[in-house]
Amino acid sequence: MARKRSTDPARTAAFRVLRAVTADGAYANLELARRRSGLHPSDAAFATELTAGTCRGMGTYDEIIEAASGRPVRSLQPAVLDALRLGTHQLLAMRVPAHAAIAATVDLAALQIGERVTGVVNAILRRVAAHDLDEWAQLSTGRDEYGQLALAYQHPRWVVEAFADLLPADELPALLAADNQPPVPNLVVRPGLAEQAELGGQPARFSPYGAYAEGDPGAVPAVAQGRAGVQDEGSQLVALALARAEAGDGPWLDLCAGPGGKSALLAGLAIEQGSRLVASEIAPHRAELVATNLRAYTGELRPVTVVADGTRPAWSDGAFAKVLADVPCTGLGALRRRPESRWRRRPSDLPGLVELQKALLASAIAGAKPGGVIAYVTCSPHRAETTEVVATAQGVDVLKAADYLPEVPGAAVGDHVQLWPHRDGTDAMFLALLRKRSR
Ligand SMILES: C[S@@+](CC[C@H](N)C(=O)[O-])C[C@H]1O[C@@H](n2cnc3c(N)ncnc32)[C@H](O)[C@@H]1O
Repeated sequence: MARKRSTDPARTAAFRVLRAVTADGAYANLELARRRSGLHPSDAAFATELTAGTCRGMGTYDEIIEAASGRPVRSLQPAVLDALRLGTHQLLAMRVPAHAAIAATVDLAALQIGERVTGVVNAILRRVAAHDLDEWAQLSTGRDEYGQLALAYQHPRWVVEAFADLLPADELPALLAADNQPPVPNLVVRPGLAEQAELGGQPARFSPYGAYAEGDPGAVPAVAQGRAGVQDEGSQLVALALARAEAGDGPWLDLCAGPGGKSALLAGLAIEQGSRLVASEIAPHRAELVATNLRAYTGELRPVTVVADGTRPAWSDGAFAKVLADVPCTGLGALRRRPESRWRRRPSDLPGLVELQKALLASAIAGAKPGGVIAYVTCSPHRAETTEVVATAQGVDVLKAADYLPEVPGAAVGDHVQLWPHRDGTDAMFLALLRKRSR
């Protein structure tokens, strides 16, 4: 008699999250947070590891599934492919015995998709289970060094190539490994409204405003009251560098403010220097998040939030002493944060982003007063989005950005700053500081 199929809450949750990610473009972290709330803690932990790991490894697992099945993954029903990805992650990257990984995935497929798909799921997973991840990497023929690194560290090859263009070869594996480690949550105070000691946890390595804190940030009173927030230390450092650059009197502008992490730090630093921050964002729903992040500031110099297209500004040229242009980018510097993001981006995204980045930088420069300082920031280290965009800037002198972050050793790349997860424990933030010429 056939064995009775059994449901498994953790794997079912992981399957539904993955379906939402691959079919509807959902963010895995948000979707998972929604679905894990009803689970027993041990199921929630398993579902988290399974979902995040599968999302991170998705593209690599697809190659292995193709090699194991001898057919292109696009020929598989999308729901079947998601089940196979979950099974492959259990087989190759989790301490789940092979027979359990296969049996549980076959049951999941039967109950979530239909009995008719169990044969193909069972057959393909058995072939995947015949080798471990290292063996699959070696079996893949015709791969050069970057191709092997891509497979071993579960990155798209084009991303490995982009990083290889920026780092010494012997550092590349450490960066790729760091991208696969979820970051320790970082908290940050709103300067003037809370003290670093209120955040609990370990003080941040470099930022005088931050702390590393495990656990629920909402349980920290200063965070719940809007006097502190959650922010990567790299983001804190680039905002701090702009605040430290001397630019005389005048308001400050955050040109691309949503959701308001850097605005929230800059607003307090501006008030300390007798200035007001204007936080501008094109997307109304993101501008609302900015306003929420800034809600605890009161008083005469409290920041203002506006909805505006930064490439067609509503303000006059030369209105601001300091301008932050934290532009939309590929996000290749923050891959450890969003497990699925590395597979969503394509090299073909670059030209459109780069055009927008150049336009926003030009607008940031126009908005600065003569002698004012512009910070151009990306959470991507990709050369096309960083140094190559800055090279197009007109009417500015380039400042030595690392001089404004003396606490971070080795951050300078030429005149600019590049932070790295494996070196600095931060996202791979890029910073250029520019001073607008008087004429
Ligand atoms: C990298 S994010 C900014 C992150 C933000 N500075 C923070 O620290 O929380 C880029 C932002 O630019 C916004 N954006 C995109 N195009 C824009 C434009 N033309 N003008 C202004 N903002 C724009 C996006 O909606 C997004 O919120």
